[in-house]
Parts: sequence; structure tokens; C-alpha cells
Amino acid sequence: MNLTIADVRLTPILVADPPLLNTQGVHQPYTPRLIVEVETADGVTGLGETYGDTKYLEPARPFARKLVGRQVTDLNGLFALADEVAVDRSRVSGQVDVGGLRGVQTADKLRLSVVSGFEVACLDALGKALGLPVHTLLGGKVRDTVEYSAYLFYKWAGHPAGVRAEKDDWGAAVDPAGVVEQARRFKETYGFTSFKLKGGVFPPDEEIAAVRALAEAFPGHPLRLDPNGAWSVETSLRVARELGDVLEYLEDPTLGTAGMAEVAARTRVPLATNMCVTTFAEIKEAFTNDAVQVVLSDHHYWGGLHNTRQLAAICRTFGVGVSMHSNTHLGISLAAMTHVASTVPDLHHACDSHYPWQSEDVLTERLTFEAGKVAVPDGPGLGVELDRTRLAELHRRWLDDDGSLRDRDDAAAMRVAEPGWTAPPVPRW
Ligand SMILES: O=C([O-])C(=O)C[C@H](O)[C@@H](O)C(=O)[O-]
Ligand SMILES: [Mg+2]
Repeated sequence: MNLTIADVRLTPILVADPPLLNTQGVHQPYTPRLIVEVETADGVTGLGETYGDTKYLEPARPFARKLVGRQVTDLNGLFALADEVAVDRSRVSGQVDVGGLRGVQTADKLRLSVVSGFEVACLDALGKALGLPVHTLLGGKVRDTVEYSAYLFYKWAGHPAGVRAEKDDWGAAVDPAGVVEQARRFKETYGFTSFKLKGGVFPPDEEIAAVRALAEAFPGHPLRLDPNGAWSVETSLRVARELGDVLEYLEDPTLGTAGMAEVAARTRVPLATNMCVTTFAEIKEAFTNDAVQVVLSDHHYWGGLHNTRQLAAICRTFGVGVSMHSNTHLGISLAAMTHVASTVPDLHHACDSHYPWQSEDVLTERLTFEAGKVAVPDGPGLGVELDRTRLAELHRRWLDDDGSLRDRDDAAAMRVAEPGWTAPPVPRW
């Protein structure tokens, strides 16, 4: 068996995205992703997926060239290799990322997000070559299914008139009744029993009313609210007081570890984050100050599946819960999330996934949710197969784009409907 990497293919694509609202603005009609293929000398191909914006593509290209000639088994070597790749300083500022949704943005984190796509592709190739599923390569699954939560969004019925977009049939959700209706469809279609509402869109009282309406419609179901740091400490505490009896956790109510620690010290509602702990360097301060009770890992941010397991071990050591964050992603990443989640012993919260919002994919067969859970694939590698025709079509869309959609910009999408819109300064309320 020859496990030498003979070829690496990178295919940036644009995938349809509905008009989902967040505190920064609204999703653009198409969003970039990068599909990674690693091919061994024996002709075995492994698949990976990560962010596709220019700032990820730029380092991914030289990184891909460096991989040729190495072994797919050399996963630990990927990090040192990534350090050799230059990251344009203008792309990283050390502060919260441009989109304002993914926490700090450093060159290291950007490199890790690139590495994650290649690590998953190498694991997929290795698994296929050995005839073993990725979860076995990670030490073995401890569960056969992984539970996901319904990711509820305030949304418009459609993208603004005149904007080229794919249609969706979810309708609008801009008030409590719309949010409950969306949740009902999620539950009926996918069987989800936990619900997360993306907040920070409307004044807190409206979002409190939406969560109350969810609690009434779905009694006993775990509920979460995530305004992506849009609230002050005092507003966070007020929301925690008003919703404390129905929330599983509040996610990133306020920005920064110090603010989160202050909120955590004054409420019994657990705080979760995918913003103030998104790198290993941020763990010490957050955990020693008891700023967060649940970390939402994301194998893209953290540098892959092995790093996700290391993060879970650190969380376990500190008695901090672990779950998973999700951005717009396709089936390759959902499969990767499911494999790694299946190996984490104490995963006590349903993971996030945007997947139901993505009507397009590059797989021959989409992954499915049954009773809110994805069955852990047991076939070789990730257990998914690439649809090359679909990949080519979505790549063609990327090639045809004039550049305006190649870098996600929710504020720009909002300006189409509301000229003059800029992402609001935080705290917004
Ligand atoms: O905090 C979160 O869960 C996210 O950042 C997930 C996504 O970025 C979500 O907010 C979005 O896409 O609008
Ligand atoms: Mg979040």
C-alpha cells in the first residue's frame, strides 16, 4: 500500500444560502466553501472541506503544493508545515474577525482552519486505504448516533428583489410565531428536540418573547439563544433572569472573556461560547475565570479532528461541557463532525448544524437526520462520496462570480435591503 500523497486538488465553490439574519446583517445568497481532495499514489482519494473565502484560499494553495510527496499518515506534521505558509497580514488583525461571528482572528487560527480541511482529507484517504471508518482512526466511536439541534434563524422569505438567488420554501420568520413555525418544521422534518435561536437581530425583549413562545410550544425541550456578543453585561443578565427557567444555556451573550466571566458570576444560567474560546491560547483565561461552562468546538477553527479531541479532553479536565459550533457547511464537514463527535465521551449537548439550511451539496447522497440524529457512518473513511458533476457546477458558479460573493460579507448583503447599513458596534443593546 502506497500512502504517499501524489496529488492535491482544491475546488472553491459557491453554495446557495437562504436570507438568514444575524447581528452583522444577513447571509448572502451564495457562500464560499473549499473542497479539498488528497489523492494517494495508489489512487485513493480523501475528501475535506473548509472555509472558502479568499483569506483561506490564499494559504491553502501553497499548503496543498507542500503536501505532495508526504504520507497521509503524517497528520501531526501538518501543523509545522502550515507554519511555513505565509499569511497576508492584512487578512488578520488579532481582533474579532471581520464577520464578527467567529471570535478572534489570528494567522495561526487561519492556518488551523486551512489545516482542518487537509487533515480530514488525509484521514478519509487513510480510512479508505485501510478499509476503516474515520472514527476508528480516532480511537473508536463511543456512540452510534450523534445528536444535533435545530438551528433556528430569523429570516426573510427571500433575498431582496433583483438579487440572483435560489428560492427556499421556509418562508419568513421575523416574530415569535414565525420562529415557532420554523421550529415545528425542523422538528417534523428532522426530529430535532433541542432548539437554538440565532439572536442579536431584534431588541432583546422580542427575542425573549420568541424563546418564551418556543418554551410554550415545545415544553421541556432544551433551548438556547445566541446573540453573538450583541448584548452588554447588564442586558445579558436581564435576559438570563427572564429566561433562566427555560434555557439550556445562553451562548455568547456578551463579547470577550471578561464580560462573559462577569455574566457567569452573576447568573446560574450556563454560558456557552464559540467566540471567546476559539483557540488553545484563550482557554486558560476563560477556564480559570469560570467565564464559560460549555465550549462549542468547531474542527475547522481548532485545526481538525485530533485537535477537537484534545480540546474535549481539556474541557473534561476543567469540568467544562463540550458541544459543537457550525457555520454554513456541507456534507463532508457534517460527516467529519459526526465522526469526531462519536468519539468524544462526554458530549452532553446536541451539536449545532447549519446543514438543513443548505439545499445544495457535493455528495452523491446527502446525510440525513433521524430523530434529530445522524447515524455515525461505518464505511471506509468518512463514508461519503463526491458528486463530481455537482462539484463542477458549484465551482462554475464560483468562477463566474465577479468577486462579490467570494468573501462572505453579511453586512454587504444587508446594505442591498438597507442602504447605509454597517455592522452595529457591540454591545448593540
Ligand atoms: O455563533 C454561531 O453559532 C455562529 O457563528 C454560527 C454562524 O456564523 C451564524 O451565526 C451565521 O452563519 O449567521
Ligand atoms: Mg454561537
